[in-house]
Amino acid sequence: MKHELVLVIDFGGQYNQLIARRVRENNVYCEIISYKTDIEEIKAKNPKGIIFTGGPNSAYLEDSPQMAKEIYDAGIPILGICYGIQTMCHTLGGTVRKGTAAEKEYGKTAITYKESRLFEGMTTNSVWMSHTDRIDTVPEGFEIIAYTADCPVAGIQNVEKNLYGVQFHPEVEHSQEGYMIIKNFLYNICGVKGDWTTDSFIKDKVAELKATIGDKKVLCALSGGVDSSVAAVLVHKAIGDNLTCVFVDHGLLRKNEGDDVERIFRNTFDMNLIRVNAEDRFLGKLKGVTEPEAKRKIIGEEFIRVFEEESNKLGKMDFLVQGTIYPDIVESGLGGESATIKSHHNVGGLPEDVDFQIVEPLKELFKDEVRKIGLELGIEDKLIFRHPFPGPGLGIRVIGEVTKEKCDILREADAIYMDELRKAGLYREIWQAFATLPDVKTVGVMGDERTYAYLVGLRAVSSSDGMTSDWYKIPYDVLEKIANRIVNEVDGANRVVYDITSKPPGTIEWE
Ligand SMILES: Nc1ncnc2c1ncn2[C@@H]1O[C@H](COP(=O)(O)OP(=O)(O)OP(=O)(O)O)[C@@H](O)[C@H]1O
Ligand SMILES: O=c1[nH]c(=O)c2[nH+]cn([C@@H]3O[C@H](COP(=O)(O)O)[C@@H](O)[C@H]3O)c2[nH]1
Ligand SMILES: NC(=O)CC[C@H](N)C(=O)O
Ligand SMILES: [Mg+2]
Repeated sequence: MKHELVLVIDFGGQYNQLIARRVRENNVYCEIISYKTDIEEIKAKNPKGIIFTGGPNSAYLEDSPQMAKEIYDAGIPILGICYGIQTMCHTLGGTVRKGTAAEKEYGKTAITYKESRLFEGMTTNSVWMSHTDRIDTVPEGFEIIAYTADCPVAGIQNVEKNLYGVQFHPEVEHSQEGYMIIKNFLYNICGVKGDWTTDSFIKDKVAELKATIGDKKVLCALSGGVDSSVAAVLVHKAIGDNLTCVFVDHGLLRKNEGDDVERIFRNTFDMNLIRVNAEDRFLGKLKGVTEPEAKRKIIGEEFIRVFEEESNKLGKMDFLVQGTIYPDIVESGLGGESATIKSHHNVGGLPEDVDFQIVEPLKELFKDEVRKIGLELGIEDKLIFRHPFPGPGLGIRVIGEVTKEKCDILREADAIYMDELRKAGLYREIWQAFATLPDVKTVGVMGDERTYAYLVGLRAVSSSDGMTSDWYKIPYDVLEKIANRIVNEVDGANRVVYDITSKPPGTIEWE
């Protein structure tokens, strides 16, 4: 059966897949295609509607991506988001320019909506902004339907032509009721009925894995985190004992993590598991390296070399399974037109010569979708609701050069932080929390003596997919206790700061 289709036109935004997912959540099938796609090809697909994504470019510059005017005359409803609204205005004769320092907006912003089918049923007025450029005048035939204190054109419509645009990002969870805007666009403006329901992802994936892998041998890079655990269980379901999991202890794990992961996996899952202790090897390669992307690439490469060695010992494995999820790909700059924010070790950080065929069964999904699948597969809650932990681990939380001494200080501080969050009943409510060790020493006084020791940074964020996040408001008394304990109990640390940056403009990790 042919389904109703909505096209997401990719201008290089960080949240493109999130837009696609919001459409999926509304039971509408959706494809992401490049802005370079021929307009005739687009028309031939007979889409019910089109969504233009955000993007890193400036619509008014000569070489910036834009679609030819015809697309706006094709009778297909269009919703432009961020760069999408800007390019729509620019192409149709409005004016867009670089905003002044005061006009730029990033993060949570209060907005006023006017009457529009796009905003039907909205009861809140807080949205997530991420833009430098701004629209000064709208094209003929358009009216302004939303504004903020610093942005007079935050929403536009041309009802007759079914063209709409918003400067903010309704697709991110931190835009309150943003999902309603996508829903209104789909149901009120594109007039879809909603005929797409995802068949059981697990059933489809298992069948697909069986078909791709057959009776070949597979090695799974297992971190004990959510993504690789779910990936391992899925692949195990498909191919059973032809799967061997390899867990690398690179010396950049948290306190006791290596032993915990090994114990959980040996006790709960009936899978072949190998633990490789490789602390010296990773720390050796990282010696003297300070630049974050360089560190990520070194760690990414070393992971692969370890997997290759293990594979050779086992008698050559054909496939390498990784728990890659969509945000890893898009931030690594491989999600179509989007910019590289950081090379996730398992994607952008991979060396060029990899001796395996890579299998990534979760690569289109977001963390919360992965968690749902994990629960459905019967993996225990405790593992599923663990905070994410990046593959490069403390390697990107020790800012600057990574040494064992610094990792040890950070491990102790982080363990105290987690312990206090659990005691305060906050662990599960927070999406991700961790300590970092900036390459900064500060002066303190303890027991009437001068100290000169490391600064510890604390981070805690709320999110559901890691694509956007807000800083978590840990109660002061809990923060106080954590800071006290860290300074008192961790040798080598004498000061604690709390990070109150949202994403964007910050990222969750500091490197
Ligand atoms: N220590 C490790 N040993 C083996 N493989 C690892 C290790 N750390 C990361 N990986 C591989 O890299 C992938 C990406 O890491 P990432 O941290 O994003 O996912 P995860 O650890 O599975 O889940 P989580 O996000 O919950 O930590 C993992 O799914 C896994 O395949
Ligand atoms: O497997 C991973 N390999 C990496 O190289 C990596 N870098 C960041 N992260 C995790 O991804 C989420 C978003 O991170 P950022 O806001 O820091 O980009 C957060 O949950 C980060 O912890 C990584 N995971
Ligand atoms: N997030 C976006 O789409 C940004 C659009 C454009 N690059 C700006 O800075 O305004
Ligand atoms: Mg991890």
